[in-house]
Parts: sequence; structure tokens; C-alpha cells
Amino acid sequence: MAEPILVVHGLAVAYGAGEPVLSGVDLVLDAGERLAIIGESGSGKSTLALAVAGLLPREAGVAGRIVFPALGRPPRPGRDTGMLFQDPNGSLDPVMTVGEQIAEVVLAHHGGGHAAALARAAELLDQVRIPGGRERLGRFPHQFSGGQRQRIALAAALAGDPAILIADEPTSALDSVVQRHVADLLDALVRERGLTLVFVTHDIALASELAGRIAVLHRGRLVEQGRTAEVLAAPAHPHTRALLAAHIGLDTPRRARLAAAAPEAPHG
Ligand SMILES: Nc1ncnc2c1ncn2[C@@H]1O[C@H](COP(=O)(O)OP(=O)(O)OP(=O)(O)O)[C@@H](O)[C@H]1O
Repeated sequence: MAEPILVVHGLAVAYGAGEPVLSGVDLVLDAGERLAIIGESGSGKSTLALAVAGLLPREAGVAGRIVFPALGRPPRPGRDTGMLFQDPNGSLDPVMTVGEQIAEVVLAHHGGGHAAALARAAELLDQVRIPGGRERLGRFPHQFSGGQRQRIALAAALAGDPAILIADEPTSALDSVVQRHVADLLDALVRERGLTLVFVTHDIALASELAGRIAVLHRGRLVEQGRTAEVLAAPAHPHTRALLAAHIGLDTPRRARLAAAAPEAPHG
């Protein structure tokens, strides 16, 4: 049987001398699996994503193990793991052309010449559906829309050809139509490339669409994990039930709620 791509065992993280923000976290992920991490604000979702990506800040104290058995070596951030953040403005350099930013990642992880790296950057822009990618290599991030900037950040995250993509609320800063496009693109690229996806979200509908597995964090502990459909249909932990109840209250369109509350209309 193939070895898992990710094993997290007894992970604990604390920032500085503070209380641990993650404790006793255990996870096993097979190559090609998609895991959504949900939980209330401050439960430690981003910290877990950063830990898996190898991007925790220096002041973070880490105990436990994060290993990548299927890689057979410690992962190189950017090469084996790609990270997509909520805010593309935070991941893109405003004074560097998008072509140079993507080409820089290609060069760092795959070498080759500058011209070849730029050609690869143009291909990646095509793959994230930025129309006219080759002509737009010389443009700066502010010359693109918010949704396009997030696609460019995705192109940069994929430029090292990682096996694992870690996305921290990648659609939350976008309006709902653009969210849909970015979510569809993420879904398509993860499928085409056979990527393993670790996906932080507060959007349970999106989690159920994109991820076959779900893990629920509460105050730094994983209180429940399993197949998304099963966990959502029959949540075992009270905190998962509370999250789902809040989600239905917030995200069910008002019309649907009114229709559900109204007496049944006569047929015919
Ligand atoms: N660099 C840091 N230094 C100190 N404390 C931090 C740092 N990053 C996060 N924290 C703290 O760790 C806890 C968990 O934060 P984290 O961002 O992982 O949670 P989260 O579930 O992703 O929250 P949100 O949904 O609001 O983004 C919070 O109390 C937060 O204030």
C-alpha cells in the first residue's frame, strides 16, 4: 500500500511564551486526498496550515511530528508544498511584474534560464485562466482585478510543481461571483495535477464541494474528522453541530428560510 503523503502526530504549537494554540493534533492524508479544516475564528486553522507548509514564524514553538512519508525526504516549501493565502496582495510583490514573480519561483525550484522560466510563467497564467497571459507578463499586480490577482498567486504557488497545495481561506476576500470562479479553478487544477489539498475555510458549503475529508478544530484541538459527507450528515461532536447550525443560520438565503417557514402552498 502506498505511504501517506502527510502524517501529523501530536502536533502542538505555541507563539512565544503564550498558551499552545494547537495541541495533540493528529492527521494522516493520502496522496490526492482533499482535506478541509474548519473551526471558529482563532481555533488554530491558519496555524495548522502554516505548520504543514513549513511556514510558521520563528517565534513559534513546535512539538510533535509533521512528516511526508511519500516524499521520502523533508519537504521544501514552495517546491513540495505550495501555499495560497486569503489576500493575494499579501503574497504578491506590488513592484515586481507578475511574470518575474512567477518566473522567480520556477527558477528557484527548477533552475534553467530566465527566458524559459518566463515562458513557463506564461503557461501558468494560461492554466489559471488569465487571458493573454504571455502579453501580460510585464504587468504589475495592481493592473489586475482582485480575482485575477488571486489566480496569479495560485500560479505562483503552483510554479514549483508542489505535490501538496495548502490554501488558507483562498476565496474569502473575493465577492461571491469571483469566489465561485476561483473555487472552480482550484477544483479543476487540483484534479488535473493530482494534488493533495489542505484547505482552510469557514465556508462549510465550499468545504463539502471541494474536500472529501473534513477536520474540525476547536480551541486548538481536532475534535472531529472524517469523510465530509458523513461528518456533515451526522456530526458527532457538539462543537461541529454548533458550527453547522451557525452556518445554516448565516448562509441559507433568506428566501429559502421564508419558504421553509411558510405553510405549504396548495398545489394545482
Ligand atoms: N504570529 C502570531 N503570534 C502570536 N499569536 C498568534 C500568531 N498567529 C496566530 N496567533 C494566535 O493563535 C491563535 C490561533 O490563530 P489562527 O490564526 O491559527 O486561528 P484561525 O482559526 O485561523 O483564525 P481565523 O479564522 O480568525 O483566521 C489566535 O489566538 C491568534 O491570536
